[in-house]
Amino acid sequence: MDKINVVGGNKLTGKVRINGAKNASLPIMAASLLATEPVKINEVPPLKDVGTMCEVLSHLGCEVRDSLPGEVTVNPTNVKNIEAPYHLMRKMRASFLVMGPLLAKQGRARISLPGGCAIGSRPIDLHLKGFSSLGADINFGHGYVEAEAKGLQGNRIYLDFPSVGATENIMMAATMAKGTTVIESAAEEPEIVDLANFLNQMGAKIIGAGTDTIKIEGVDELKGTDHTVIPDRIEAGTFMAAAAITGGEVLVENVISDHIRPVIRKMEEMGVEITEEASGLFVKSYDELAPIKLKTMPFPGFPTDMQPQMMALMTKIIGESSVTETVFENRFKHVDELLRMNADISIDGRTAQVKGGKMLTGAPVKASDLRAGASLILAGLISDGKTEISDIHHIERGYYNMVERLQDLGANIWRNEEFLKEAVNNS
Ligand SMILES: CC(=O)N[C@H]1[C@@H](OP(=O)(O)OP(=O)(O)OC[C@H]2O[C@@H](n3ccc(=O)[nH]c3=O)[C@H](O)[C@@H]2O)O[C@H](CO)[C@@H](O)[C@@H]1O
Ligand SMILES: C=C(OP(=O)(O)O)C(=O)O
Repeated sequence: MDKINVVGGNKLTGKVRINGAKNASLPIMAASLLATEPVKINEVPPLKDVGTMCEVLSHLGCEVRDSLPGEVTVNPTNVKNIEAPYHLMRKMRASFLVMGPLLAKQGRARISLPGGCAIGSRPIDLHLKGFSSLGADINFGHGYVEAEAKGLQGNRIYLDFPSVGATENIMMAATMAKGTTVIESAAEEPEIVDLANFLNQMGAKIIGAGTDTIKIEGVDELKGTDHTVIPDRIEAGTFMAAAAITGGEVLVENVISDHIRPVIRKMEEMGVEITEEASGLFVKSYDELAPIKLKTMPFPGFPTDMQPQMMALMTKIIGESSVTETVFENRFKHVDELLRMNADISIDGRTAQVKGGKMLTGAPVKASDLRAGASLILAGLISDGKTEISDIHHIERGYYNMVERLQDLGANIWRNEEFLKEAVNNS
């Protein structure tokens, strides 16, 4: 099994370009099922999750090509299958996003239930509430959820929590429903806006994406289009945190600052200097930073997907910082691993208190999920000695060439296989 090894101590300097957003690419790829013609999607990051979505779409009958870097073409004109099986669903929860488009276009979908994951139970009740409000019959059996509708009918749908996935799934289903659908208490994340822009380019009639009320006027047909996905705000934030934790100076290119305003503001509260430049954000950090309190919230609040990375950063700061996680019920799995690296963190319910300033020590640790893995890399960048991170397939779900890009910034980081290759070359 591959591992990522990090030896701490190097300040990061240089520049790094941010890839297209995983969390925008996945729903947009799913939405391509709605088209009557091929769609081309640009700046799609070559991640494991994107590969899984390609597999799901191919399984359903789409012709998927990803021959050029960052460019995915989906031809959905021959889709006949309506089933997303367990072996694909278990790799990635976001596969559930094909349900809305299948229901709208094919009138039926049979999707393996996604189940829980390392950051919480992650139910799909709000997705299903939306589909039944649009007139779908929902049934469960043998680990699958089946939805069927003879023509969806627009409706008013109130989400009890502004779920990103439910907003996306319902928005996609409603594009071809009869009449008007209004999603209230909708998620406002930038990825929702990108998806709505993509759908509108295809001929959908969606207004209000990016606010808490989204209105969708159903249309009969959606055409093909050519779309470029937005930059990945979480990848950007992670590299900003890498610069910040090492006291480095890094230009993070291809970022939309408004998408990561809360991350910028919280880092500035710590004393990190962030300058908006034409090509991106210049991050300049210092050895001494100030402790802060942080609370995750749906957008425009602080993103939960940056919480573990910020916690790693807090371990360096002398004094007491705190993190309150309000979005996911169990997103503190990285804490046990950070403790193994000599961090001083205690958890009380949904809040973690971080007593920072103790020297971290490298240790063998395990990535329990994607962002937990990122936080361990960041901690490794300032630890004394070697940190060896296992279960790195989680990290590769969401970060492309993380190791190489950190190396380019001056980090002492390598994958086991490269280390072995080097050892063989030198022998
Ligand atoms: C592929 C993708 O875009 N993933 C992102 C998406 O996940 P995802 O779309 O799964 O996240 P949601 O916004 O749906 O989940 C937020 C909260 O709502 C709860 N919930 C959700 C749906 C539902 O039907 N019932 C319910 O109770 C979840 O358990 C969780 O506690 O948004 C999350 C919150 O910003 C991010 O962390 C993920 O990176
Ligand atoms: C939680 C995440 O992704 P997913 O919803 O795909 O699990 C994430 O990107 O941090």
